Amino acid sequence: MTSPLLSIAGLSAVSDRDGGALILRDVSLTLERGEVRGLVGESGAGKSTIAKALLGILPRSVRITTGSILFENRGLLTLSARELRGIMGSEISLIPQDPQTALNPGRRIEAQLTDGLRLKRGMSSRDARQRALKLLDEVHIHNPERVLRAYPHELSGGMRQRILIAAAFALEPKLVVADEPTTALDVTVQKQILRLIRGLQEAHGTAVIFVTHDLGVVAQICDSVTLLYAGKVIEEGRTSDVLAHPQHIYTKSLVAAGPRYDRPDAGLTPVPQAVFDQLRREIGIAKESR
Ligand SMILES: Nc1ncnc2c1ncn2[C@@H]1O[C@H](COP(=O)(O)OP(=O)(O)OP(=O)(O)O)[C@@H](O)[C@H]1O
Repeated sequence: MTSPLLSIAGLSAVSDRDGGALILRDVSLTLERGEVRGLVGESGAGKSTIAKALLGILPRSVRITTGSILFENRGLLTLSARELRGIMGSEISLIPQDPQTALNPGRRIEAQLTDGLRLKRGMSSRDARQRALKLLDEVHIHNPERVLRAYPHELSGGMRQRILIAAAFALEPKLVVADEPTTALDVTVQKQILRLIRGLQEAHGTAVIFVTHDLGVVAQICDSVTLLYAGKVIEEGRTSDVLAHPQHIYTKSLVAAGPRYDRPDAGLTPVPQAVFDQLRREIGIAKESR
């Protein structure tokens, strides 16, 4: 049997900012090549902390206390800064949350899309430009020549997000971490962007960790899902199984609560307080800490 692309095992972390509070509690998950896994949970569940650990950008105020992250059998938490630089952007890349701030406002799109191709793949400027044009075509940008000459402020939010997606796939990474990439976009653009990410990952066989607080997004694009609460894995499995037959009462209430992505007008039923009380008892955290 081949080993998974990514294997997180027993990962725990504390936040020095929050007075040494535990923010990841024995988190384990595996990701096969080409799999799309949703990392879902409410604010503070630990989704971004896991994503940052994968990208080697944990803040100093977060300390991993136990556990490991194996990416193709290399321990990401023990690699040198130099080794990590070799992997990040190249083998693991990020689609960031906010297309407004993620692009450099002072540089044309061409420079931003071709940097990695030239510097990390050793392409000539001409070849990198051709590749950038092809990438823009893949993310369905019309008139790519004009877009390459543009500065970010000349483009809409949806266009900028497409460019960031093109950039994330540019070096043919094995893993893309998508950090709530549709949160800042309106609902119709969100749907297009989700379809686009799914299309690209299928075409390139790329695995994706998709960070979101929205189970509707998970239903639309993820093969599998890991649900977190207060840094603990509450439920995980194939998306279709988890959504059709949720096991934990928290998952059941979230599934019942909606809102469904395909029915944005559907009302939101809040998760009952008793469910949070049960979760806290199970996890062993004090009432005040939510
Ligand atoms: N820079 C930081 N330094 C220390 N602790 C942090 C830092 N950022 C977040 N935390 C803490 O880590 C915990 C988990 O936060 P995290 O951002 O991973 O959650 P999340 O699920 O991604 O939430 P959100 O959807 O709001 O981004 C929280 O208790 C938070 O206070």
